[in-house]
Amino acid sequence: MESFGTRLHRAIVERGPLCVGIDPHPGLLAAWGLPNDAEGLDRFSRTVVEALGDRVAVVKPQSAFFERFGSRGVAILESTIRQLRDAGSLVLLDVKRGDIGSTMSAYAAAYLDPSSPMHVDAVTASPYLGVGSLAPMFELAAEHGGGVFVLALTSNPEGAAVQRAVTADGRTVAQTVIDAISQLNRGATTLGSFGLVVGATIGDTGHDLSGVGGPLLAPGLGAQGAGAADLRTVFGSSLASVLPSYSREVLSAGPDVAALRAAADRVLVDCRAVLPAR
Ligand SMILES: O=c1ccn([C@@H]2O[C@H](COP(=O)(O)O)[C@@H](O)[C@H]2O)c(=O)[nH]1
Repeated sequence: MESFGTRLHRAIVERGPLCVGIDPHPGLLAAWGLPNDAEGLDRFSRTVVEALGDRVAVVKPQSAFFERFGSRGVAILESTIRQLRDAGSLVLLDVKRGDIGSTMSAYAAAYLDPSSPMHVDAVTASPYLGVGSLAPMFELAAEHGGGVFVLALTSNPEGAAVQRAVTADGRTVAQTVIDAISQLNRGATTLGSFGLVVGATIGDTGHDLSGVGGPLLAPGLGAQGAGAADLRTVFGSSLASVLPSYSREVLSAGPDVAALRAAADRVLVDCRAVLPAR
């Protein structure tokens, strides 16, 4: 079985370094002429799959926008995941799960066990109950070729107070997360399966990302104000591991399928201009 890191590396080589989010904000549903209900959500998601599922390396549904419609929204999320996988893109479910280890086992089974209806290629996870509490998720990911992206330095301004706080050993909280994920990726040949989330908005924070060995998901581009050129400042010598992520910047071009494709192509060109070829 191939690891997530290997599959991600191949997807990036074949399709380019880009992740596009499916974030059906109420304002976007309205702008697309869709109702703010489960039917609007379904049509929005199907349109994104049709436009991007066969061309973007990674698609990242934001679970919150599906969960807000209850069981119908979750059923649409399951269907969207299946459609994306059939279309050939890797699916990164943005759920930011984090809990005590025994509960993490259940979250891992929900998203990373191939027999689950919600099975995806990778998930986002929050380390603020301790990176060690995420171990059941790391273990199931490794067993089934899945991936986990752990929050390290998030794109929102409020994150800094916690993430850049200095721990007893002198490292920041974020650096302890970075170091733990680097350890998990030891020995990976192409790209490790354990990634970090590092916002493109944060500027040069002085954190050392050079030994991570896994993908660095960079949200915050477009609607949150960062541009592709900011990736240089944030990631420095680690640019080759960056997976830029855009949601509203691309989605606001819809509902026209050709316009969505053109928007994704445009941001990919911007990113390729900054990132080393892979
Ligand atoms: O630090 C983080 C972690 C996750 N996100 C998520 O990414 C998208 C960003 O959407 P845009 O429309 O491109 O701003 C969204 O789902 C966030 O929950 C993040 O922004 N920052």
